[in-house]
Amino acid sequence: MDWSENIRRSFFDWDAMASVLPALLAVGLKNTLILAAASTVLGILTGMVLAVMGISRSAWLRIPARIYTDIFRGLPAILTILLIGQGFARIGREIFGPSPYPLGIVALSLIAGAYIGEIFRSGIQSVESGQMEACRALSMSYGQGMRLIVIPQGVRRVLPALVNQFIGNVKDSSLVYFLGLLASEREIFRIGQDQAVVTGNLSPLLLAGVFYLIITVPLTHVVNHIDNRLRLGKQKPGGVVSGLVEVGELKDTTGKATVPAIKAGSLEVRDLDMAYGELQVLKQIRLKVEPGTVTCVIGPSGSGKSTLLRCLNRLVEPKAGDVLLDGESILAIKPETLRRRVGMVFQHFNLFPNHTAIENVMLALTRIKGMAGSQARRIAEARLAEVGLAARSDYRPSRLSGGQQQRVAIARALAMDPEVILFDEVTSALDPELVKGVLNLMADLGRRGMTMIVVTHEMGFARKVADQVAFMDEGRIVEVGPPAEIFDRPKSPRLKQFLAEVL
Ligand SMILES: Nc1ncnc2c1ncn2[C@@H]1O[C@H](COP(=O)(O)OP(=O)(O)OP(=O)(O)O)[C@@H](O)[C@H]1O
Repeated sequence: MDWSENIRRSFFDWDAMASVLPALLAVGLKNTLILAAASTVLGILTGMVLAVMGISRSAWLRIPARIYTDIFRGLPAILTILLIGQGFARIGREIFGPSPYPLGIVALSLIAGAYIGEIFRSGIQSVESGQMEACRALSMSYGQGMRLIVIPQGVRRVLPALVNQFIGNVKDSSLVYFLGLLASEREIFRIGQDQAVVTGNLSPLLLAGVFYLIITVPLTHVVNHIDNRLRLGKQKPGGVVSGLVEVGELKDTTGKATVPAIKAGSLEVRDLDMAYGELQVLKQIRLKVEPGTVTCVIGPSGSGKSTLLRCLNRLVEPKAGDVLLDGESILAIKPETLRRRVGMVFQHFNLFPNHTAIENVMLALTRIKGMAGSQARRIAEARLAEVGLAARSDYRPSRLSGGQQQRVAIARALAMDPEVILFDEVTSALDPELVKGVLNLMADLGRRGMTMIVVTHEMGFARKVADQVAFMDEGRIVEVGPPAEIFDRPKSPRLKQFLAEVL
């Protein structure tokens, strides 16, 4: 017999394949899918708990999660399966009856949980810290921010890795046969292997291999497709607009939209101190902000401007001193309540990428303020119209320019109906031609009587729009006054030097 005939007999014996096909379909495929699906579902539940423990601030939760992961990820799968399946055979029999099948699922789940926990943990930790900051600025608690934004984003990012894990479980389910499954519980591998052992004919085993590929290969492609779809959202025709058109988007709204009324609050910062550990960042800050005025905060990098803003809505806690919002100490207000009254817009927009523009604006209204969907939608539509983006309300952030994203972020802050809005270098990350649209919008808000505190490097904006300008250096407000005084008649040598550098 020549070698090609030999190969045909060993691998491509169609009769041998046909004889195992019914069992492969009716018994093997079913059991493999049950083993893989059950262990993936249980592994996901275990993994979710492990991930939350793993990112916890408490070592009492982190350390056990670490130990579990190290053990079940470090041991060979077959060892875990045998230790669990045989070591707990008696308890297993008492709970589940004579079949080792459930213990096989338990063992596979323990292993999968360790991997899935790591997948979830890395997914959740890969979500930018700005996302949680934006959640908190929209008056969500840490738990709400995690539940509504950070965890769903993290999980969505790891969807392909989870499918890989399911594929791993499909393959690892073949190891459960070591526990001596009953005939009705045999999985694909065992059925293919039975004959091979007896006759030396590998054809049924090859067919079993084909079954594994039929399960796993299409799955990978389907998931990649779903993943792309989730990431980009449903594509609608129409691309990103040129930055030069954007200023026009704003002009179009003038006089058209019914512009919501503005509540203007006052702020008074009294001898505020703040430190990061040993580093004293704010020293004896005093500042009065009248209702309906624009205060620009300027100063060199690292002078504490952002930290001052973050103290005003308690994203960081002051060490000493106080801030009065309409005469009331912000330290006496629950941070979540305070942040409904003091909105914030960030340098890097921090829009929620898995939500459209309108969903970004609506989210805190429905989830935090408890508004009905229809009412929240009306408010969000009005706010998006106000920032010139009514036509783009169904776009995801990835399909908007930086300037448009920043205007959505402003609409999102405005929708909460704040008394004061804090702007933290909101044009610093924008291309030059997009800056103007955002600054025009802010100037318009100022004119309409919004109380605004604006940290900015845009000296032209500060000069034109601000009612007062505060110059900070090394954690102190060195000079404060109307723009004409600050820019044309600076008193302190440090302000003179700063202006010489930036103007
Ligand atoms: N989370 C933090 N932990 C420790 N130190 C920090 C933290 N954030 C800021 N700092 C430090 O506090 C000081 C003030 O930072 P802050 O960001 O408030 O300055 P800034 O004037 O806004 O600067 P920039 O214009 O560069 O944003 C800097 O020395 C900075 O390194």
